[in-house]
Amino acid sequence: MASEVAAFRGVGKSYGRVRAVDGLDLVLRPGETVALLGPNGAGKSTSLDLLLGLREPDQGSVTLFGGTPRAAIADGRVGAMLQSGGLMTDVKVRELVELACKVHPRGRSVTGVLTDAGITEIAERRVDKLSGGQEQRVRFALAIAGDSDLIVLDEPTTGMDVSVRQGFWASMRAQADAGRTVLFATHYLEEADSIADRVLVLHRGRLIADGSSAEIKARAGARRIAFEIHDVDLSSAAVPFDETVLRALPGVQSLDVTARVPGVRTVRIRTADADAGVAGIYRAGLYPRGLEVTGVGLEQAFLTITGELDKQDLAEESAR
Ligand SMILES: Nc1ncnc2c1ncn2[C@@H]1O[C@H](COP(=O)(O)OP(=O)(O)OP(=O)(O)O)[C@@H](O)[C@H]1O
Repeated sequence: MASEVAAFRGVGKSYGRVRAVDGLDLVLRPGETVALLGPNGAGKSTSLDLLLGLREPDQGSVTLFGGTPRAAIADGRVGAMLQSGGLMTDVKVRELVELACKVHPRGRSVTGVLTDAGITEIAERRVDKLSGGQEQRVRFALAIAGDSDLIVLDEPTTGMDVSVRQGFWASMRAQADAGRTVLFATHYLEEADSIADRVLVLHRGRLIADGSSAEIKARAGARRIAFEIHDVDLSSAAVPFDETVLRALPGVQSLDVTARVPGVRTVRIRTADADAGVAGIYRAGLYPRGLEVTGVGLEQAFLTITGELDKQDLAEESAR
């Protein structure tokens, strides 16, 4: 189908007894920037390998642009940056990029690739003299050496410090702005949050969440309520301060009370029902000062979703 960049249909892949990918159904559409998240061993790299035709599924099918991964790659429709595989070392960065542009079926100009990857300044350096972060940028240059429709990146910012990483995100975003579909696996949730318009969460080879980062945060449901209780307000309160009242509020997942300043307690609650929580705080006769209700970050959402599944899996295992 023309509107499909990639499609996994009922895909399974095992390594011996390890089920690395388990019934994956997924369609990538043109122009999407998609982050693939998941804890270690969730099956991210295996899924990317299957997408690129580097491994064959045991079950189901993987198609790229309606055909086989191999055909799409031969047509130069895909650029990839994988974790494995070293770079040629006894050459300069420019020579390596020149070679990549030359052999690519849709090779771009060397100058354009060096600029887009942000490596013009290191073009005359030898590849074996680069730092880890610079090496990653050169790998990225090789992934964008052709005018590909899909760019696949496996943990591209590993080894980059924060400032380098942000520069790299801009390069990635520019690829998406040029209309290419970008799929990248990452451990950095802030990266998914700020770049991807779609986030996929894999867990034990299964796709457990698929949506915008806002949707994934909403699905985890949790919100934070924070406020202060001042002793001076308690004298007029209907009830004395009692943590058990807070713990009994609807949907409470965690409660943290600290008293760093005399006479002031800071309360932080994580809850699945912030509205009922706030109402309950007032109903209990408390006078919360500086009340704040905030959503959780993608990181917390991710931990909540995968943590719940781990708990379910453990419960199922022990019931057996
Ligand atoms: N070549 C292999 N032989 C045997 N088992 C493998 C092989 N490659 C991966 N696995 C196993 O398959 C599962 C999925 O691994 P995969 O590398 O796809 O996950 P990942 O999400 O990319 O992990 P990470 O974030 O650690 O890179 C893991 O349990 C892993 O140990």
